[in-house]
Amino acid sequence: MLLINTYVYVRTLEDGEDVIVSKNISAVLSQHPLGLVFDIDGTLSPIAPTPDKAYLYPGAAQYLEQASRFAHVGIITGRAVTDGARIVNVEGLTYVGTHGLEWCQGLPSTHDIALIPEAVPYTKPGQELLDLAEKELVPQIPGLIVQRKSIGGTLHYRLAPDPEQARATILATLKEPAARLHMHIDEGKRVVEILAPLTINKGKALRRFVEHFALQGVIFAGDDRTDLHGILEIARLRQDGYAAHGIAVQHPDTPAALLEHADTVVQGVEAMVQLLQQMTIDISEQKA
Ligand SMILES: O=P(O)(O)OC[C@H]1O[C@H](O[C@H]2O[C@H](CO)[C@@H](O)[C@H](O)[C@H]2O)[C@H](O)[C@@H](O)[C@@H]1O
Repeated sequence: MLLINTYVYVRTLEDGEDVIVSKNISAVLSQHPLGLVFDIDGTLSPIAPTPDKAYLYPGAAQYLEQASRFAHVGIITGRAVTDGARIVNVEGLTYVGTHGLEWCQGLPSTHDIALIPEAVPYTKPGQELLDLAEKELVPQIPGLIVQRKSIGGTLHYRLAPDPEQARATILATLKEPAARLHMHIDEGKRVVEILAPLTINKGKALRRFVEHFALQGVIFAGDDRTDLHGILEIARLRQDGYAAHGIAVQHPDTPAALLEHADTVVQGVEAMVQLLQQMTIDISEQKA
């Protein structure tokens, strides 16, 4: 995919055909109040071999800070809110963690974290499943990383010698106990997610963010399966009269549905950060 012009991209469809995507982000950027909402991993941070090795792409923190002077900037991540905020580490943003379950109106070091009350009953069942994963799966799968969150957690099998076999073993081992404990199992990039069985997701979190700040315009960017909820919510917000624009960050493993429903597709984290820089320049010029 080539950047032809500011905000005009070539989208490569599944059949290999290139189409020009030129929906106008500028029209959204001119709205007030405006929101800019980003996923972290694969969007502002290159996918790393382990969760702890992930870092924000150079320049991204500076652009987020600059953008936050003119817009409400949100981070909506599948990571725990403290973990997501550790990576981004910009004061003045809204941090939403664990796929929408945890909220913090600033860095958790200086602001309280609010856990969605409906999620609380799933704290213990989530811990039980993760205990089981540590006991039964860690000894079987070399390289498996168990990442605990306030509710549920994530099993990372990227470093397993046979990732597909590891995935199958994890899913088979967790199926029955997850059903018994009423927990939901989902998947992401080389991860199995242990989630509360709630309808809260990145789309619901995005809608809540829009309503909380009474936004007129909003842009959401993401790259993974869970970000599809955010991209689809963008379309619903548009139907409801908001100016809204969804950006998919394309990698070889980005889900096809995300590319299909996004308004703009950018090639990788570097292109996303370039677009963030351009958006930051636009809003600072418009709103200064
Ligand atoms: O939906 P997301 O907000 O993207 O959260 C999904 C998971 O993202 C992170 O894992 C991913 O990034 C890691 C670091 O680059 C990579 O090692 C892993 O393979 C990816 O799946 C995060 O660590 C998880 O907690 C999130 O659940």
